[in-house]
Amino acid sequence: MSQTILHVSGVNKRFGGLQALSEVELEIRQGQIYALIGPNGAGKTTFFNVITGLYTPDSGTFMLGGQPYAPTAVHKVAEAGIARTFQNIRLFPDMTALENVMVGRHVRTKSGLVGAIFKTRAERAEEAAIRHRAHELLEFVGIARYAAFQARTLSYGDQRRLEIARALATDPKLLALDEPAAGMNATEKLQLRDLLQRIKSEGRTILIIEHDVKLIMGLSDRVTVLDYGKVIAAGAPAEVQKNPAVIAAYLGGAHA
Ligand SMILES: Nc1ncnc2c1ncn2[C@@H]1O[C@H](COP(=O)(O)OP(=O)(O)OP(=O)(O)O)[C@@H](O)[C@H]1O
Repeated sequence: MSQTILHVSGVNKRFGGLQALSEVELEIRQGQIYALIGPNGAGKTTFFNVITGLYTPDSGTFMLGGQPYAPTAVHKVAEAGIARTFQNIRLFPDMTALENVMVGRHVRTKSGLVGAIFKTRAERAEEAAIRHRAHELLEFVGIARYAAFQARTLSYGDQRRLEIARALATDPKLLALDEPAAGMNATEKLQLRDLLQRIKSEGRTILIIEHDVKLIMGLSDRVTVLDYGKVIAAGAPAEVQKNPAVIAAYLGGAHA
């Protein structure tokens, strides 16, 4: 059986009187596309924010690639090997597409951003390698022709792809995508689906929050369903889809 990439358990998070996450457990194996779904307000984004160091959990055990990690700060989680995208796109809008990806890559380099300003010869070589890799990633996500364009001038779907390229630039153990298909039209969704399959075929591991259940069911290997902060089902998409608790949660719907 393949290696476990992410294993978290006993995750609790309370906001005042609201138990947003209650004893959440999840185990993702190498090479899986793992979906986290659930009605509005179920706690999906809170869970993402906890595992990526944006919110401090009240409790929980966190393992990445077999090693414990402390989700206490976003940069530490990035260094540990989780890269994420956001529901609301967070690019550097005035930087070019290429520069946005290069910034992602700097997480993995020795010289870092300060080194990028005061360059030695070795650092210049490293910079050239970063630029080359960033180009490859733009190519991979299908937007290389916009490399020199400011990020804000790209279409919505292309900005989402740019975010994914930037996340991949950190060479993550786990790529965590928060609603990557939000606001996409049908064609863009098909392209996204193809892109995620290509990322998977490179042996990468993906955790995805998505509202489009149809997209998720056709794409993911495993699904966990949250409702009111609790895991109500976990398993293969076909099983989860038939689970009465899941059907009730969606029909009862939407606490939105
Ligand atoms: N920073 C916060 N402070 C207080 N309450 C919060 C905070 N963040 C989330 N919540 C609450 O926690 C609950 C879970 O919200 P969360 O955004 O995680 O759900 P979600 O499943 O991602 O929903 P959606 O599908 O609508 O994005 C909601 O009731 C929300 O109002």
